[in-house]
Amino acid sequence: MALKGVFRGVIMGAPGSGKGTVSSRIAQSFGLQHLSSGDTLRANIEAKTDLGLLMKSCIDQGQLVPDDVISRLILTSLRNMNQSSWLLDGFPRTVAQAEALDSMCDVDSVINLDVPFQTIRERLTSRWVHLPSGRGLDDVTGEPLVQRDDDSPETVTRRLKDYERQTQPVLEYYRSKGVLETFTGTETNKIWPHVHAFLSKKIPGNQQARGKA
Ligand SMILES: Nc1nc2c(ncn2[C@@H]2O[C@H](COP(=O)(O)OP(=O)(O)O)[C@@H](O)[C@H]2O)c(=O)[nH]1
Ligand SMILES: Nc1ncnc2c1ncn2[C@@H]1O[C@H](COP(=O)(O)OP(=O)(O)O)[C@@H](O)[C@H]1O
Repeated sequence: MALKGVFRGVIMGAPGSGKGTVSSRIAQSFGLQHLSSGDTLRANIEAKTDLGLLMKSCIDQGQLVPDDVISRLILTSLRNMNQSSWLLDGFPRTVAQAEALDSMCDVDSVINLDVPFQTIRERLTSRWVHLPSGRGLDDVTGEPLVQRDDDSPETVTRRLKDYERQTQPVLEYYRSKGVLETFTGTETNKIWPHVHAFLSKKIPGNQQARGKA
């Protein structure tokens, strides 16, 4: 249910549309907790938890993990963030997941990053990441960057197809609830000021830690 003074947001967009990049900026500017389903799953794989070992091949092949597995994982984390404002990145990705989230709380806003697939294809096949942190570049520890197993051209094609089939209906779901806000463009730096301006109106003033674009 809606909680006064607390903001619950979701960021959506195809794989590689810039959700992680924009989420970090939102978390920094507005002091929200950022929860990424992909980072959570990859942390489980790195830590070799039972769940991580079970899900690894699914993720490497670019397939979505089962709805009940990811819903349980994310809703458990959200219960521990009960009183804080948060931003979900990568969840929900299916209508079943959106319904599971709804059973726990209302979402205030859904930010949809609308980036052409051709732009995305070029970005993802040249994406290098620091696995433990999920960050793009690791200047801090100097640890080596690797290419994600699911960023090969064939797997990217599969993930984009899955996105169209399974995740676009989630956009319709939120549009019908009147909480969807779409931002279109090919560059994150151009999209970001619009996202910032929108959230500045939505997020209670006292939450804005460093609210400058
Ligand atoms: N060339 C370019 N790359 C970008 C831009 N925005 C994000 N990226 C890169 O594209 C890749 C995907 O972005 P990411 O934020 O991880 O997207 P996500 O998969 O939606 O979470 C990463 O390697 C980013 O560093 C942009 O505006 N231009
Ligand atoms: N909500 C989810 N439902 C099912 N699978 C998920 C979900 N979130 C992440 N995954 C799995 O983790 C992989 C990586 O997700 P993520 O880091 O969000 O990458 P991207 O946005 O670049 O696809 C997905 O391809 C999928 O296998």
